[in-house]
Amino acid sequence: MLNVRDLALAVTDPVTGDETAILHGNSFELAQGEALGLVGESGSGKSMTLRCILGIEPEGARVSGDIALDGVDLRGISGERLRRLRADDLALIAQNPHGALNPVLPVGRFLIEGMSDARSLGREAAATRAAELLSDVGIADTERVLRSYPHQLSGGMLQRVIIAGAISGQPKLLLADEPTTALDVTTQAEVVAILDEKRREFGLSMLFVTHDLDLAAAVCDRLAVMKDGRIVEIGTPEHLRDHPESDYTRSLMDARPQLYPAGHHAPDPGPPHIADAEGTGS
Ligand SMILES: Nc1ncnc2c1ncn2[C@@H]1O[C@H](COP(=O)(O)OP(=O)(O)OP(=O)(O)O)[C@@H](O)[C@H]1O
Repeated sequence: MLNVRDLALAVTDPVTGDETAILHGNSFELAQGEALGLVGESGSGKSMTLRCILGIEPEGARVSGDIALDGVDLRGISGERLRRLRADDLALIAQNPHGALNPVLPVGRFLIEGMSDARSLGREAAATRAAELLSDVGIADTERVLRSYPHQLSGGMLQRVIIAGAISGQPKLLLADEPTTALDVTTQAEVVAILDEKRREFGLSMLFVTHDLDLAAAVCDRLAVMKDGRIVEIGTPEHLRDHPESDYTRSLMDARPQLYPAGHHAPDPGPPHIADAEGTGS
């Protein structure tokens, strides 16, 4: 469903005019319902790859290669068509959920505005749907959360709200960019488990960016290992663990003896409904 071919990106320094290559012609594919992890250390080009797919690369960047979603050339469309495709088919779950939510609107409004049929549903039915969405991602006190403003909720709670909104739109592709890095460790496990469970339930494809190999191995079917703007190797977590082809992958694996064993998926989500501590930040 997602087909990336020879993706390269270079940026030009506005002062010196020097061009720096950031991505060096990477290719990968993502099948329907598959989760692919982009793993690598800081600066390896994971986020830039996501930005190219979303069409939000930095100003002045020179991009080449092909990106196709279900046969639609994402680099060949623009304007309203690109805006619609981004709204309907792609959903981004970013590191900082505060950045994705309007600070002056209650989170209920965020969920309702994201419903394509909100207008025809009517106020009450849309509010009921929003409450169901929150309940589905393990939020117990849905009425309070729907009325809350982003600053009144913890980072973990907000990330659940974002996940609820993302899943409800039934996008073709979820793009998760270090979605739990900003959260504390216990909350990380809960949020990842919810994301993993919902993605599988709805059969959504996901590109999961992280520097955490263990985490990627737990939630992804395959991993693409990135270093210095290149994908050095792609394979299942088990294959990369048992038969790494590149020295870099081997060194990553050696540094991570706790890699989840085959068949083990996301960490235990714990109880299905977790009451959130009031306004604790993440
Ligand atoms: N706006 C920008 N303009 C120019 N270069 C950038 C810009 N943003 C990032 N870079 C550079 O692009 C390279 C890849 O960055 P990218 O953010 O994709 O890495 P990453 O693997 O996602 O790392 P991290 O986990 O730290 O976010 C880095 O060398 C970075 O310095």
